[in-house]
Amino acid sequence: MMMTSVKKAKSVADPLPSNVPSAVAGNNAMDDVGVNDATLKNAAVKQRIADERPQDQDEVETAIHIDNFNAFYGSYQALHDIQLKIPKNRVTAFIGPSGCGKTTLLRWINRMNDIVPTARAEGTISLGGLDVLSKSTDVVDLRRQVGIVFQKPNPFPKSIYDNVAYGPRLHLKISRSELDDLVEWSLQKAAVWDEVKDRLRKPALGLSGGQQQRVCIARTIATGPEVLLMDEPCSALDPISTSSIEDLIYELRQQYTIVIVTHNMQQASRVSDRTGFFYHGRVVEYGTTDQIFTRPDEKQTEDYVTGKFG
Ligand SMILES: Nc1ncnc2c1ncn2[C@@H]1O[C@H](COP(=O)(O)OP(=O)(O)OP(=O)(O)O)[C@@H](O)[C@H]1O
Repeated sequence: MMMTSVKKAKSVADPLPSNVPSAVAGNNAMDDVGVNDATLKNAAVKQRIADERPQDQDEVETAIHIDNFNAFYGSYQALHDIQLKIPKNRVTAFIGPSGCGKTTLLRWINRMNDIVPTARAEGTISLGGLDVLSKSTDVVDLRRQVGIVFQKPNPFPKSIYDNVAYGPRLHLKISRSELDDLVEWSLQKAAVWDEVKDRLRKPALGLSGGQQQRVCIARTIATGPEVLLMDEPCSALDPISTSSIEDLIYELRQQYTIVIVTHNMQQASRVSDRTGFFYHGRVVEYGTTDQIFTRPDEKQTEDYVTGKFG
């Protein structure tokens, strides 16, 4: 029987099973600071991890470099001259009022806007050495490296197991037992294993909204991305599910570069290291989340984060 050998809940920092291809492996930075599942729930420990991180943007490796970026829908320009360095293994939040272009930028990072016939972009988005916007970039491979989680949980009408196994079956040549291990590892990482391990062959659509969203995160993780894009991932969830996804985002940043669009100011301040404030298609201000929420340079930013408009 599958995976019955697992006796304890694993930490999300647990390494991949040794027989799973390295394509899905990342680092295990949490091990370096001696953190386990139980203590991660502890706010004081979270603060310690945050304090141990270099806060200065210059000290942190850039995962995604966005330069001179403009985006259009037909003749309408949705984004103007965006320059952003998104740090590696951090959470970056995009905030701003409705229609300011947050989702447009997020969707260009893995070329989701390719499917919008009127959408076009200028400038550069670099992911490591990869020129994301280049015509020669393999979009399927890009989307394996840069996964996206949407507002509404969107599991396939398949079993929980088949949802998570879907990407690896397409991208990886692995045996049945390796796939079993990878499915378990991904569900562990997405902090939903304990809730679904006895019903892996049941439909994912039978889970609660919060569980479905974590299965969708597991499905994304299973293909071995470096970057996770999250477009208001909690907006369709109740407060308890939202809290569990926020905890998860907090933990996942040890291994992934995360970019999250959120309308929830408290959520941005809780989960992100960096925040970009967008307004009318421009980035008005970008800095550490602490600075943006407590000492913004721009009056517009202050008015937005204090709820004066939006
Ligand atoms: N497919 C599309 N076709 C035409 N215009 C679009 C399309 N998608 C978005 N837009 C326009 O581009 C601008 C930016 O939209 P976008 O969805 O990026 O904003 P947003 O900040 O994410 O908004 P929200 O917070 O409401 O999701 C808006 O004016 C929007 O109407």
